[in-house]
Amino acid sequence: MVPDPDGLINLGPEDVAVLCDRHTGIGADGLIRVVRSAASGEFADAVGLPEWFMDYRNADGSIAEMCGNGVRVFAHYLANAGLSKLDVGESLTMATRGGNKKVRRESADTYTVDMGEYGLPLGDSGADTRVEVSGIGEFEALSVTMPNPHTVVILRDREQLEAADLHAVPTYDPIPTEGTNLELVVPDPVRARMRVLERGVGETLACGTGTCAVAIALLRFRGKSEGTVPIHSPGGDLSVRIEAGRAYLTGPAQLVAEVTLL
Ligand SMILES: N[C@@H](CCC[C@H](N)C(=O)O)C(=O)O
Repeated sequence: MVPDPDGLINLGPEDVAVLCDRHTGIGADGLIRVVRSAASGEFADAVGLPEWFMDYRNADGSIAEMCGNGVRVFAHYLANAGLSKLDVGESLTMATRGGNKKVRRESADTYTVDMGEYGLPLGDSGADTRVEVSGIGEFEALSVTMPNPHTVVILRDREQLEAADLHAVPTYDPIPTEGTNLELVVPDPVRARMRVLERGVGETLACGTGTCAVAIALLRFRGKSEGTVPIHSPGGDLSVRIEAGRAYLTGPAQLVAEVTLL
């Protein structure tokens, strides 16, 4: 999180990559500039927009629609910094490149985000893509927009999940025009397990928009379009509710350190 309420910081792709580098920078999967919509430089006219804009960049400096897990942290940061009032039970809405997102504070450090409508960009007929993943082979997959692009592969078991080599670049047919985030998931009625390879980052410990995409794919795999799906990622547990074509993501947020750049 880079606080820049009044839009005074000019961060280019190289600056972002330097800050996110895990060896020579602070280290992060991505960077979120916390900026007022009107000062963000993103909108010709910010009238009617939420006060705050999530300016999200991937660790390689590329721009993405939003960060699903970042919405919770963004809200938590605004509340802790006294930039927005957000008591337990209250909600706030922020602008992102993927539309406005409303987040409700459920407890001191738990939030539910209305992630908005999901999309099935290649149609509603089921598996729409073939993906070759190093170490485990070729699979059918489902493309989901949340609104970031995701490709979800449902695997047989945990051995397969653990054997996937996500250092190697997977191949897709058809090739996703905007790039994609790849999720591998093993179904489990108690708590599904997933791994994620993020566009512009590499393998990460968790991805909020990706967790929602996984929930959508798992429900469809079970012949359902609505329900609540608990999901485990290496970074922790999240819960996704799919209802009336929208995804709701619930999970924790914690501020772990404050860094001053000299
Ligand atoms: N790498 C993603 C953007 C970041 C997603 C994030 N990790 C999340 O929690 O949703 C992309 O390029 O779409």
